[in-house]
Amino acid sequence: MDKHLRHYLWEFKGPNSLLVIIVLFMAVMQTANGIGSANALTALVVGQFPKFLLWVGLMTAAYALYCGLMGVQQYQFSRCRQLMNTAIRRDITARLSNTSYEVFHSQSPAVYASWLTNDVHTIGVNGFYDALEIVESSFSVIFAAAALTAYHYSLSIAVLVLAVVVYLVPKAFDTSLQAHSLAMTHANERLMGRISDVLSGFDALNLLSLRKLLVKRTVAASNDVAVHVNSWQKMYGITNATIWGTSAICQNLVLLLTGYLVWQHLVPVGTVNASMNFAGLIFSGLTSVMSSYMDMKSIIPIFNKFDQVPVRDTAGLEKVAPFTTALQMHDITFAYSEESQPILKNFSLTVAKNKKYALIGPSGSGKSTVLNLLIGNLTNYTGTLLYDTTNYRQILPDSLIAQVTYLDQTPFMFNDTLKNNLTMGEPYSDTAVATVIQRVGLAKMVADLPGGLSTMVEKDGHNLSGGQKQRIVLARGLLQGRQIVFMDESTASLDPLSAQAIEEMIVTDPHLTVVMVTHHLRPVIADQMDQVINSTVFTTTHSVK
Ligand SMILES: Nc1ncnc2c1ncn2[C@@H]1O[C@H](COP(=O)(O)OP(=O)(O)OP(=O)(O)O)[C@@H](O)[C@H]1O
Repeated sequence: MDKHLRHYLWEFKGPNSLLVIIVLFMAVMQTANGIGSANALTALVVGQFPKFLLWVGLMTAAYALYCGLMGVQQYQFSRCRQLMNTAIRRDITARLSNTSYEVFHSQSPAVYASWLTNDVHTIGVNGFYDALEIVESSFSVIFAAAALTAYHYSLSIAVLVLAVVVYLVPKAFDTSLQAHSLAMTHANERLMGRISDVLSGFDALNLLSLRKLLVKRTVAASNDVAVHVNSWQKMYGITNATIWGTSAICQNLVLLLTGYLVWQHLVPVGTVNASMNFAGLIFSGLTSVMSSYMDMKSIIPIFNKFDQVPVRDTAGLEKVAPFTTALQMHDITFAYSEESQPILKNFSLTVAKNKKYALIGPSGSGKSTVLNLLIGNLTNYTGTLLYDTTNYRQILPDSLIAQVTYLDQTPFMFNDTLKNNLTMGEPYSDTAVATVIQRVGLAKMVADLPGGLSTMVEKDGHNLSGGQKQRIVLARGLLQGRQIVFMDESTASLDPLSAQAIEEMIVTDPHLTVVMVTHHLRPVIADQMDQVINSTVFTTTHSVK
């Protein structure tokens, strides 16, 4: 069994053990039913009708109990499965939250969504459900084999030999099934990516009068996944047909042997009934074990895929406090991949404490890339980045990010109170909150609101203006003591007056260190800047000191 599956089964050993106990009792009832059926037939053949009635009564009671247990088992299985599904989702997201910014962004969020939905579902069906099938079938096989042995030893030898055949036949399909399964999970990721892409582009398609692309692209993506699912299903079908075919042949061989034993008067005639019943249970049980075992193989590549997300090694890294002198880039060369052109070539820049910098220049020239390097999100550079005198490579990434307020065009608002949107649930004093509100120019807005700070912010901040949202994000950062502000075209979608007011408020604050990426540097803002850097210098070996 896959080690991950074992891990989750063990984590919830209490509920899983209860499930196994229920399944054990079901197997006992099933065997009792088989014994009753054989004895009833024998009693009838030898003319003992009252005994026949007794056995039929016992059979009925055993079967009724079996059915009751089956209902309980289904509920208990669902409980166990949901617990384990949540644990898998917990571990996947814990891994993602501990990977680097670059690794996280190497795949689209839709891929991760597919892991957390499609893949977790597949693990539930082909992992947990099949583990249960294996336990259930194993109990049936063991009890039925023991019961059959009681009739004649040769029957158990025959069953043992044939069981080995049933076990070996499906092995031939192992590798192929795993490969098809991996291809299917990747196809599911693509489906999720394409569908979420086209759905989020609805507004754009609407304006382009191309709504029909919504259908066309969804159908194309669905056809792609269908090819892989069908191909896996074909392989799975072939495997199952082989397993079930082998099992049916084995079952009839046991029946032949029983017939021979009855003919030779070595066993009573009711043994034919027992043999059909128990051989049926044994071989359908073994078939089910093997088919579940094959299914379980298909989840190995899924777990391996999760394991391949590298976790950041933060051992020995330093936590930084607010900086005292400067952030420095020395001879930085950076490209997003080995094949692509460098965005920066031997570029140097000093961002001194409390100074203001504007990065201007053409679209795509690397301005946001500079911000992402300065905040520590991008690590695949050559050269040196310094936080005061500490090399970025020695800094705990989260502690660096905790020094910066990053303002972009889409400030995120939580569907919560205004106060919680500012404090993020931390216990800041009312005075601290009031001071910050004053500092970012929100005091009048808050005073005018009937609910004040308790006013609910709607989903995506629909009841706030773009400028108000920018101010709230800045206030959040100030409350957390963040004295560095990176503005990435943050005011681009605001009306000119609001945009200028926010920019002025930030660049005139003597306690803030600001790097502003902008396409529209207003003269009044430019006047406040200590340096305006044009991105043309990014690739021309330039120092901005
Ligand atoms: N994650 C990424 N992976 C690969 N290439 C990227 C990535 N992010 C940006 N790029 C590329 O790097 C180049 C610089 O992008 P960047 O966003 O830094 O430019 P910019 O000057 O900020 O542009 P704009 O003014 O349009 O926002 C662009 O060609 C962009 O396509």
